[in-house]
Amino acid sequence: MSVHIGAKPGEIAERVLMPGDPLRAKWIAETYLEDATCYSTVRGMLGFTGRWNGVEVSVQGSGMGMPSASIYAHELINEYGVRSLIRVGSCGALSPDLKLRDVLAANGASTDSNMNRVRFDGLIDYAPVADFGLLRTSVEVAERRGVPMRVGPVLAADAFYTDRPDLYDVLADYGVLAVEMESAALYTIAARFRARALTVLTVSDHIKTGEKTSSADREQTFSQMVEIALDTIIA
Ligand SMILES: O=P(O)(O)O[C@H]1O[C@H](CO)[C@@H](O)[C@H]1O
Ligand SMILES: O=c1cc[nH]c(=O)[nH]1
Repeated sequence: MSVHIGAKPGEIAERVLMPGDPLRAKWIAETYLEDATCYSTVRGMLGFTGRWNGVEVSVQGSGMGMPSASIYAHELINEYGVRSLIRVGSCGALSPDLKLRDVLAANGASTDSNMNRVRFDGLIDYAPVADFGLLRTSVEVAERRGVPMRVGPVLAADAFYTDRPDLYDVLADYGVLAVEMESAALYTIAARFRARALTVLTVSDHIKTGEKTSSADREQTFSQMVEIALDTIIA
């Protein structure tokens, strides 16, 4: 057991999908994985291991925001030997040409978080990026599945409710597609410990138009994103 994950050694696969929502993890395990078993209920942050097309895959909830996701990424990699992590999350669209339920892969993540400023002593604006191999595979998988997945940068924000929507407009001008809350930390920690990481997202709401999906939709209906992530992680 690690401090935040209740699995015994060997109970977590080398390949892990990481939704923020632990109940999305449960839905993924029950819907997609063969012989799925729950290995952790610590803090209600559920984790499961099963098989996808015969290959062992785990699904681990990571919570909301970079401090929480960092804990799970760190322990998965360093205490359980995880080598590949794909975040499967929801996001708010910044780009006007994205619509609800569109799927995108984050090739890089800008952030307003202070975590990397502390890490690099405020001297370097580190650029957290996706693993190129996973990103390339996800694009091939999406094409094979006929899903028009966008690839581009996201903002990993500390706050869900922002006081500075004007900054979202500036970021959209610079080609940032969407806002979520974990990818910069995930990409940074994976790079630090030589693991592979990618984020695949589904647009759950549109920041400009105010359209949104329900929390039940966010928990149990973002199937295209999950299927792309599962095919990618076993490739
Ligand atoms: O749907 P998940 O994976 O939790 O991702 C997004 O949803 C949460 C906010 O509602 C944040 O964690 C954000 O990154
Ligand atoms: O972090 C997130 C996730 C979904 N929608 C948002 O606006 N922000």
